[in-house]
Amino acid sequence: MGSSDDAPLPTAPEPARVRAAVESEPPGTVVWHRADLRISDHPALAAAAAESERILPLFVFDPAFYDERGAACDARIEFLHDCLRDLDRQYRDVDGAGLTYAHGDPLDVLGRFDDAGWDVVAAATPTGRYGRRRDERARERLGVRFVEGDGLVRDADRPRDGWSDHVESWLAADPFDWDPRSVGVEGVETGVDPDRASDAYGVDPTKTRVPTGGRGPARDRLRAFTERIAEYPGSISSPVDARDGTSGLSPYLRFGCLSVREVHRHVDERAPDGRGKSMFVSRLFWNRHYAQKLLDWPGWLDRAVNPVYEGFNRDRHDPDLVAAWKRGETGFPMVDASMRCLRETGWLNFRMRALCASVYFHVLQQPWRIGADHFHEHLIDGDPAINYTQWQSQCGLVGRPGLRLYDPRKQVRDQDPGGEFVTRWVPELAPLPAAHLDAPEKTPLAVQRDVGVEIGADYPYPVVDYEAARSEFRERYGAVHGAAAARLGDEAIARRASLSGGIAGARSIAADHGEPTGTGAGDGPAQTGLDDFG
Ligand SMILES: Cc1cc2nc3c(=O)[nH]c(=O)nc-3n(C[C@H](O)[C@H](O)[C@H](O)COP(=O)(O)OP(=O)(O)OC[C@H]3O[C@@H](n4cnc5c(N)ncnc54)[C@H](O)[C@@H]3O)c2cc1C
Repeated sequence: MGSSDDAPLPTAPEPARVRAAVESEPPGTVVWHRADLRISDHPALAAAAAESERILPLFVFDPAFYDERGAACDARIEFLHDCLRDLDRQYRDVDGAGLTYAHGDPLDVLGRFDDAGWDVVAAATPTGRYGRRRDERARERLGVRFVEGDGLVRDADRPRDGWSDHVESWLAADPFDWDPRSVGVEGVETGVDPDRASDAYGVDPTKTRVPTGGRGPARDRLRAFTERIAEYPGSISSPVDARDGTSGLSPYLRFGCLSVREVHRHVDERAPDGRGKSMFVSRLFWNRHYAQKLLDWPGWLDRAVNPVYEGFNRDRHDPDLVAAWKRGETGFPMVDASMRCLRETGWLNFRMRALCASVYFHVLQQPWRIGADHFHEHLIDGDPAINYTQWQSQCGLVGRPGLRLYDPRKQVRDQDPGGEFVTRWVPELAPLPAAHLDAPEKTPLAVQRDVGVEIGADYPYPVVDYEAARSEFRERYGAVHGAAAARLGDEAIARRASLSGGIAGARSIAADHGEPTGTGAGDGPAQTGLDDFG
């Protein structure tokens, strides 16, 4: 975020304006929108409309979004601003006053409505570090009511018991509905809007190919994807094919332009049966599965899920290696292309995310949190519930047998044999014959001279020796894997890990692989499946 010459935005709306706008009786209900930027299938909006004669939809520009607590690149902020303009239109289209934009600490802003006698509701949703504290304070201090309806299980001792059935019946149920004619949709003039927020905070996105936020673009994307869903399975793995072959819905789901249930219903009713449809639907379940993980254990964002791996790689922290990874200058072309693509566009397909996480943790042997934070900052779909849990799974911090070790050179050969992706993002390698793009450092000097590329000058040698680093990691990891597997016998750890086989599965890992002092090489199959839940 750049600096701005504009005067800072004051906290708005002013108490007097709130009082003037809402003073007529009876008081109504503020619908506090956060990452749920739609007016359909919205549990809190439906509840407010059912209970009140007057509602006031509100979005608060929180200064924390715009500093390190928001951990968002400017392109994600701009995507959010698009979504807000679209939400404002949605309310106006039903003859309402539109969305009221406020600015300031949400508790101060909401407190002004609370003082005027209004209730506040919001959709319950798992949030990141800052959001969780904010919501707790809002509940305690102002009695904000968080309305459930996102398919997750709350307030249960064993949320995973019957979890899949619960999600399935939520998906099959009717969406939350409300009748705009039965309720007054009101607003307060605040002088704040997304443009002013962008100006005040110097939001200056530099990424390219970022989609436009909002429900309209989300629906267009969903419709187009449903028509080509049969091609989905063949497009997932290659970073070039995935760009247009997967749904591209993740940023829209992240900001709630569409609910997971709406997407599911559309695909269920309109997509042809087949592998594409079933694979896609299973990923919608994964979306909920990861959200449930964060809800059940907020520690995913900060601590290793298996305590034995807490601090793993910390003593090896090398800021130069981390910087090379972030800049896309590791000497591993598929990693470098992916990291530059992430920085430039804010999106990567699943396999390249997994590859970059794996090389970062298993080969460069750097602390996982720094890498996960970097992803979270740059991804337009950066979702704390998926990003940090996926990072921990990919790094092997759960303690299951079988490491997800991706070989960056094999990924070039398998996923980009013609070098289209690598040379698009690492143009200095474009003159090299495609056959050398998996390991440019092995290109014969005569070939380097012929094509005018000097490895070591134009493009770096690998920053670490891949084979040596990988076996060193396996040894270090394997040395404590027995102890980590044993900890999965601990019910609290097994619960937070939420493995496919449930508690019984975790116990059997502990029984089969657990060793108090650790044994074995931790040498699992490369690229094991993604089936870490049932
Ligand atoms: C290290 C790492 C970090 C990730 N961080 C995020 C993140 O911050 N936000 C995010 O939305 N996804 C994340 N993913 C999961 C996945 O890569 C993206 O959801 C997917 O690439 C988004 O593109 P799409 O919408 O076209 O996906 P599609 O293949 O079309 O999938 C449709 C939807 O299903 C869900 N989904 C798909 N794959 C997964 C998965 N493996 N786990 C959970 N949900 C999934 C997403 O909501 C996605 O939008 C991460 C994966 C890894 C390995």
